[in-house]
Amino acid sequence: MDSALCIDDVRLTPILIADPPLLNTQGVHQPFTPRLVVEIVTRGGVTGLGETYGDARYLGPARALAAALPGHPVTHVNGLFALAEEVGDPAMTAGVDERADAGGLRGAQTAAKLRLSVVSAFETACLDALGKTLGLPVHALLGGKVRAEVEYSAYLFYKWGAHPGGAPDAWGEAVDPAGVVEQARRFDRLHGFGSFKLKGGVFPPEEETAAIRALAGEFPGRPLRLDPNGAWSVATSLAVARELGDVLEYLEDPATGTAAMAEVAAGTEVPLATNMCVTAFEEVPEALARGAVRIVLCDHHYWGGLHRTRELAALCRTYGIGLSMHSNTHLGISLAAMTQVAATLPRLDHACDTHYPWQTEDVVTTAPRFRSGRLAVSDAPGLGITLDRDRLADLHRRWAEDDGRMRDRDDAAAMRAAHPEWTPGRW
Ligand SMILES: O=C([O-])C(=O)C[C@H](O)[C@@H](O)C(=O)[O-]
Ligand SMILES: [Mg+2]
Repeated sequence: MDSALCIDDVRLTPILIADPPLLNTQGVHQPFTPRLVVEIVTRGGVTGLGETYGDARYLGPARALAAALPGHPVTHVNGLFALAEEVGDPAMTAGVDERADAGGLRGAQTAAKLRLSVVSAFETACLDALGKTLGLPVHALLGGKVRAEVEYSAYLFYKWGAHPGGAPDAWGEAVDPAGVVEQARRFDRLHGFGSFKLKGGVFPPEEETAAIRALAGEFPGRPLRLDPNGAWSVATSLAVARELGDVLEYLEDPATGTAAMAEVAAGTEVPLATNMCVTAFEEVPEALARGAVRIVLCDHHYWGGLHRTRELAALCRTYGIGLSMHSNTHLGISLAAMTQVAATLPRLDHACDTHYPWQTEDVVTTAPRFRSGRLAVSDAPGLGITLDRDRLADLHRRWAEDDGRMRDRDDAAAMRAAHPEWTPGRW
């Protein structure tokens, strides 16, 4: 092994990035959300980048893995999983609720899933460093791209016009069908997205159904998705599926859990998609056996990196399950990683989700540009991005100076700060 490929140093930088007041069934996004930037430096002097969740529960396992990595080659990404398990102190993940994540948007959360989210950033950083060393794009390290552009979908949210006490943002308020349509027009104008996903589970289903109808009227024939993050009963899910069956590309996680999703699936022709009841390989067999989902949303942060995303894609192809891509709040490092892996997936059946257009801050020097809702796949070495160290330092300073309130994303707490009587809507 070329010693230049050995890891010399790993730098972890937790940051807080600005986030607009987007609404979901768990509450509202805080003004700032935590992310973790991983830099892997090789003996050859090359630095690879990765990005993942930055909440406190991810930092302990990330620090343990970072401390164990020097001396390991960046080529050995398959070994990261065992290493992360070996060095992971169970106390670090003690507090992890095995039933649901703190935000309640990710389905069952286990210490193993949390570890995969940590490993994903290290794997990405290793591949970026390897690609930069070899002068090859990450997609070449994954077997090569099968498309020159990756299509993304507009991610529409009900939202407030401003955080409580904050200044209005450029997007304005969207709390009814007219607001949602106006937001979609802005997405269309700015980025040209061809399809739209509405984050639901915020208002009663009749109101969200009316918003989808309004979108269908404004953008005839464009694929539409609705995702209430499991906020509905089986009966409500079936009623919405009946009402919107003619315009929905898919219905995402209408009900919570594989059993409920299977019941909904049995009663409708509308394809069901998920990033909640299938977010790890061990959850696949039951979901397939019960016919609970027709589409799985991959996400390299969930599944353990870019190689594992390709493994999931192969599984989906084998069993005739469609593939789409999930997104949480993320920056340009993750967007580059998402685009590189998406470029290699032979059957990516749906436009990928991305939160990226909602972000006003980034740690990469060049903002990617969507054209007709698509990003060109970079052929530059590694992920094809450059870290903006000054921005990283600024955003880290914000994290360091925070009194602890923003360091863990908690949409319900942010909502209750504004409306103390609020409880998550369930219909
Ligand atoms: O189910 C999904 O697509 C998500 O949970 C994506 C994001 O977490 C989104 O809902 C959010 O950030 O509010
Ligand atoms: Mg979803």
